[in-house]
Amino acid sequence: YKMAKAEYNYTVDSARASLVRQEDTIIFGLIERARFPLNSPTYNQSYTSIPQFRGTLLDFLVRHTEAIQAKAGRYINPEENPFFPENLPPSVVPRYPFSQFLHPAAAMININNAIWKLYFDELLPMFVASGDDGNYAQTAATDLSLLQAISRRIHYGKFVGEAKFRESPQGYEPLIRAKDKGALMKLLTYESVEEMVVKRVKKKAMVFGQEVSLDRDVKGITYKVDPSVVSLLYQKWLIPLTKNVEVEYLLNRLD
Ligand SMILES: C=C(O[C@@H]1C=C(C(=O)O)C=C[C@H]1O)C(=O)O
Repeated sequence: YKMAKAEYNYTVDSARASLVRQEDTIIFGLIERARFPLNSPTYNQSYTSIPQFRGTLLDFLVRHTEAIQAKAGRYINPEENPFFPENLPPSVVPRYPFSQFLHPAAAMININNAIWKLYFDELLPMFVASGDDGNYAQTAATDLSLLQAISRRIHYGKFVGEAKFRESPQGYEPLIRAKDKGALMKLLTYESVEEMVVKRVKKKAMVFGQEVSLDRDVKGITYKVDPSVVSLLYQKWLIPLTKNVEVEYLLNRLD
């Protein structure tokens, strides 16, 4: 089996289209996690005493899942960034030649530690109910897929940054050489795009999270995840962090 060289090139438009598609994954991820209450033992080291493992049930699930996914080749794709990159086993599958669109310095950017902390300190309490229903393994699994979706979205800033750079190198180069983070941030910001994102995710949360019934008279709409929490989450965390990744990426773009 011989693999063709992947010639796919990202553009600002195609990168934006991917971010729009990723909204679906994130919103469904929020809905899936919100099926369970907080289930705090999932995150409490004293709940688990797993032989030969130190950490919470979530740590346990994430480390082992990332290891098996690494073997299966997940992290060969530059769109994917592991939460625990230390000691991941190598891929055992043939290496697909993903297009070398990014500058090699992109591989150094991984802000998953910050995303992890943010997720548990700020995000989870915003959209899950308090309580405990014993579904700790299921809770950890939904946390991981949501964390992966959020991480992919934020690190996609690398691709957006590169696409913007290629559209206007003469605009970006002097700011990169001057290491002017503020000016870079300003140049890559499109407020009208951000406003559309925030409005669209709210609408998607309403559409995806409504009870679908065959009866005509729907009594009192309740959503599976609060649409205004979804828009707030984007506005306050996901968009700013994506832009931080864009800036970080661009600062290293000429090295
Ligand atoms: C991702 C982009 O860069 C910035 C970040 C955005 C986002 O995270 O959704 C939207 C607009 C820009 O301010 C973009 O231009 O599409």
